Amino acid sequence: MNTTEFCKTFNLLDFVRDHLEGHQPFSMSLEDFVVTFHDVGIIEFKPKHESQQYLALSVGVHGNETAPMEIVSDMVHDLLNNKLTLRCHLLVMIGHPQAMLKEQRFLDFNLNRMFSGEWKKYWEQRDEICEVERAKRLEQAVNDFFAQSCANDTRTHLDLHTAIRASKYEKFAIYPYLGSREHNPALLNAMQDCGVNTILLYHKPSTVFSYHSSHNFKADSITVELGKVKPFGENNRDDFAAAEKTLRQLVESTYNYDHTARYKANGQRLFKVKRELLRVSDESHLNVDDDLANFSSFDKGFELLSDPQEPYIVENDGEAIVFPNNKVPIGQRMALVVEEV
Ligand SMILES: O=C(O)CCC(=O)N[C@@H](CCC(=O)O)C(=O)O
Ligand SMILES: [Zn+2]
Repeated sequence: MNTTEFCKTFNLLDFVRDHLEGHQPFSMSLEDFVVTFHDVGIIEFKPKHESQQYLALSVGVHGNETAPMEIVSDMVHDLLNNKLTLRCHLLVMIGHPQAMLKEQRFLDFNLNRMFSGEWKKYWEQRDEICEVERAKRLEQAVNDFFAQSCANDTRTHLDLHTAIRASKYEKFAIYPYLGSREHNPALLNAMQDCGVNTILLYHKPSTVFSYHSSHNFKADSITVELGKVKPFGENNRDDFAAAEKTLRQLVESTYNYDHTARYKANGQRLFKVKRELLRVSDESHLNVDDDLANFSSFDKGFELLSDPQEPYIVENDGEAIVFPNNKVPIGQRMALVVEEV
């Protein structure tokens, strides 16, 4: 098949499904850029003109979070067919091809708990836990990508997800812990333009993908929850229109991603994590309904987490919960208790 035919018929998700075991890297030179297919679901676009912007987009780190994969797949198709102009360095990652095939969150272990080198702890078990080698591969891809940038270049990593349950605030983002660094107003504004009006500030280092790029490359990284999980083909793309438009503008560098920007706080809600509730024993149990929406709040005194040793009783009226999940192994996060700032 020649390049034109390849581009015309290219569908990223089908390509990934057809190459689950990986493939040899290959590149194609098109009019405005060189595109390199590094490995299954890891594609880099290098513009032929100079650009100081490096944008990494990861989707499908959880294999059932289909909407961001559909959006990015269409963007890749449009780039290959001159319907979207590339004006930045772009890395696109489909996080977990095997889980994507099965439309499952993960197969053996939550991939989004394996970054910042956490995968090394499981290296001996890599034959049993398929996420170990994938976390290493994704980290390597991000490392190689941002390593090409210079000190003054813009490094952005958007890790796009959809949440298991509904949310009081439909779209929200989790800004990884920055230590002494400042939150970037340009990133917060970009979130707002994506239709994300609620930001949750994480309170400590973690092993999620966005923290890896933020911490190691001082990238403007953020985990974005764009809506609720739905099977492939059942997402209403109108619900994602603002996000899709902004992502395309970022790729085309027509978006005003200005680091000196002022935070246009219009109506944006800011939360901070008060506490992470971990499963500490087999008996740890969150006393919430399966369909309780993210950001639902509780009254002081409510026993939110039952556990013989470490229960959690709500300390202040209005404390809210995000990502409650009773089905996690010991040591992993069962929920975040958050407070509005
Ligand atoms: O809906 C849920 O319970 C989980 C949705 C999801 O996958 N969220 C991410 C957030 C990552 C972060 O804290 O930055 C995750 O749990 O990995
Ligand atoms: Zn997710």
